[in-house]
Amino acid sequence: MERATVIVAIDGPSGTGKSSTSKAVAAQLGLSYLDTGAQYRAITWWMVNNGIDIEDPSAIAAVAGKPEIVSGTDPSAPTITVDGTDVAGPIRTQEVTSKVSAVSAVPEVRARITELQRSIASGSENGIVVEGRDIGTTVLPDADLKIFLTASPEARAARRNNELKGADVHATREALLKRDAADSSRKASPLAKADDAVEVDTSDLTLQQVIECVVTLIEEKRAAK
Ligand SMILES: Nc1ncnc2c1ncn2[C@@H]1O[C@H](COP(=O)(O)OP(=O)(O)OP(=O)(O)O)[C@@H](O)[C@H]1O
Ligand SMILES: Nc1ccn([C@H]2C[C@H](O)[C@@H](COP(=O)(O)O)O2)c(=O)n1
Repeated sequence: MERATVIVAIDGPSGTGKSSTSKAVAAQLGLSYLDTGAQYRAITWWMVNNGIDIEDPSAIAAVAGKPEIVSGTDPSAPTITVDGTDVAGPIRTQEVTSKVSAVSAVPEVRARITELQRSIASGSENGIVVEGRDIGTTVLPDADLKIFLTASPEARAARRNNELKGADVHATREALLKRDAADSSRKASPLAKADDAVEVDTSDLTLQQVIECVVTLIEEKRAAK
């Protein structure tokens, strides 16, 4: 029997495990994968590289349509380019991380990236796992399954510090909370849980347990289709 196409939206604050979970789940189920945070990081990288004043929303809005952002959706090797340049590394710098909330709050940036995300999701053959902040509420309100991952600030900071060896856990926690506050309080499509999303608190779960939980939820949806 042919499997039903499934569109899955996974949202949540920073460090809750969206990327790790989405990639693994998509790979396991043969679905495509889209990291929408990488797209906002890519446009932020372009703004910084082109000397655009990040403090000036109208300057950002005026050039929001210029960069060509291309996302590869293979969960085992996701890619991201801007105007043909591979930016997978540069978009993870501290400079981009500290500026991405300001750039992604600009409505013209969101309109551009949202259109791109919808076109990628509608072109996916077997289905797709799309992760971000506003996927269930705005980008794909008709997704088959919406999941909202959460975790305590302490758990999230500890996870990030495992990656950034030697970082100060208190500073990491404050930086996460600052970015969440900016992403949740912006006017245009803020970070929020959709009313019909399933909330999963990952604080005390291993990554493998979260993956299993999401796979089960998707299989249930597929079986009911
Ligand atoms: N349940 C978990 N238990 C322990 N570590 C985890 C768990 N989930 C994810 N991690 C680890 O936490 C770190 C952050 O995870 P990940 O990048 O997937 O989060 P995220 O929600 O996508 O973050 P961001 O929004 O900032 O990109 C990674 O090092 C990942 O391996
Ligand atoms: N759907 C999305 C995804 C991401 N953003 C913004 C806000 C985040 O702070 C930033 C980087 O995301 P990350 O790579 O940490 O997942 O991008 C957004 O506004 N909407």
